Amino acid sequence: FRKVTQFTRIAPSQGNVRFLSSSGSLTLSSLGLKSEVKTVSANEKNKLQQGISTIEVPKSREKKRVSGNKQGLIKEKNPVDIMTAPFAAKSFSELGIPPLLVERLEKEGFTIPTDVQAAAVPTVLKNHDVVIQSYTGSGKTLAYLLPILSRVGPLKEELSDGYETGKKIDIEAVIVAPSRELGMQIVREVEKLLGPANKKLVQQLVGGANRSRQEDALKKNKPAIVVGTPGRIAEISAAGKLPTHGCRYLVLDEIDQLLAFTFREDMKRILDHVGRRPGARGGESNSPLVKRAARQTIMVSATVPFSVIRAARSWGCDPLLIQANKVVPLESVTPAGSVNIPGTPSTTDSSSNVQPMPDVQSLPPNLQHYYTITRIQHKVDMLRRCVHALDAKCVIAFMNHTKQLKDAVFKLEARGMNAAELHGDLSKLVRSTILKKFRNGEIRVLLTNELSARGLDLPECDLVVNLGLPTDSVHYAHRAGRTGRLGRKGTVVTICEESEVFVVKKLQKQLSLSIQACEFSEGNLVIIED
Ligand SMILES: Nc1ncnc2c1ncn2[C@@H]1O[C@H](COP(=O)(O)OP(=O)(O)OP(=O)(O)O)[C@@H](O)[C@H]1O
Repeated sequence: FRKVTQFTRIAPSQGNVRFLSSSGSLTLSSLGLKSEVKTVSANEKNKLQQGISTIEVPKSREKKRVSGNKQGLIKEKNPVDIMTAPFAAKSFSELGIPPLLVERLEKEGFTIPTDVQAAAVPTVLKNHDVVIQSYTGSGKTLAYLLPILSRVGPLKEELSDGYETGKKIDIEAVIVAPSRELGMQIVREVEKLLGPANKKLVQQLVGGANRSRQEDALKKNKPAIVVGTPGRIAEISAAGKLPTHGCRYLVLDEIDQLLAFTFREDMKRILDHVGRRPGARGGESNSPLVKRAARQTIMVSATVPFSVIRAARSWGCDPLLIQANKVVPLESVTPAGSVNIPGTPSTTDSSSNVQPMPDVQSLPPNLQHYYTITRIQHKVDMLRRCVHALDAKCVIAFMNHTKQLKDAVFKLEARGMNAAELHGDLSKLVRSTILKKFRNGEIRVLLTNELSARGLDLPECDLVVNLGLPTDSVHYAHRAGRTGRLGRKGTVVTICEESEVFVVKKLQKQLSLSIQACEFSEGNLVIIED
């Protein structure tokens, strides 16, 4: 009988974890402990797991977190703090937003701003063009919505800022998102803050919905804010039915994805027309508002490759980079080399220079990352074992090919696990229904593709599984970021083949993460140490 001698501090939430010995298994309660992940040595592992391939893990991994890489694209050139943002704001009212809006936030249960909100809100209120970068689930949506709602709609403060002249006929804010789901999610967030009586002030213009109905609603309701996908916004704009020349705010959410080739034409239309009132440019004043055209451009993502910095410099006027703890001029950010991951499939939304900034966090610190090895034909079964071992309630599993999803759902359902597929070939209504069922717990495992990786806020999700490897570190970050939202616990497990382990190691290096090798054995998560 050999005792397990090392334990890690890591404990997956409510995980089903037992300690194994060569003569059988001990339960946690028999040891007087609760949910701790067990670590076994390579020797012990071999005795316990006959016939399972050995993972080559560098010795140093045992002690040290992977940190500091030279491969990222961006580093800062003498970062200069150019303004004092209230980084430790204790309340929303400290950020300069109107009392009515603070009241609405409180009604919705938002009382303390997150770091990125504390940094972004006052900066955007000062009319700067900005790139907002902060890790997934850190509240970037409100970081740009709050300053907009401070100036647009019924919650705003009446200001003598030159804009309050006459009755508005133009749309005042255009928010662009790369997917319908994300667009609709943003609409819901705005509606929540505006309240039921003012719902019509925001309108969605997403693809997949009836275009003429959207055009009629624009005419009838004269919304102040529109939220949509690039294709539909550009289409309606080109048809002359979107009055946005006098628009004050253009938000590009998930900006790095919006730079993808597939959106190029639509984005050009939007950038050329939204807030480009003829004659608005020019003037000698130092005020950012006077210096540039009427529009204020706000670009947002958890991952900001250098392609975004380049784009932001050309689209904005002296733009600033806002992160959770600093605000710096974008001019001070420079590229710093790049490394691509070979052997992974390429996707259409990968713009050039896809690596995130090396010294920048794109993932929340409260996530646990693991990988496990299996043969391709056993991946779905491994997923089922992983869900059981971690006792996960709301799981998002990513696959790279849509046609694999149905088969995986079938296999899970056959083993009694509620599962559903979510992808772009399904109608808008079916997709909404599936997401609703996932949110209320009727579906335990959501099998999906890259469609769901960006921006979707499903706070209940406690486990993300990669059944197919993500294309690169940016895709890993956005997939992983579907769990552990706003300080919650979350676990990310990558199920790969032995030949793919080197990709996991590259991801861990590029993202400065620790992705630990593990196995799922007898209903336990077993961490493997070399
Ligand atoms: N100040 C706050 N207090 C409490 N909850 C908040 C606050 N700000 C945002 N939230 C909630 O946190 C969750 C995550 O916010 P949001 O979706 O804006 O994150 P994000 O940074 O945009 O993530 P991603 O990068 O994945 O798009 C949402 O459910 C949102 O309602």
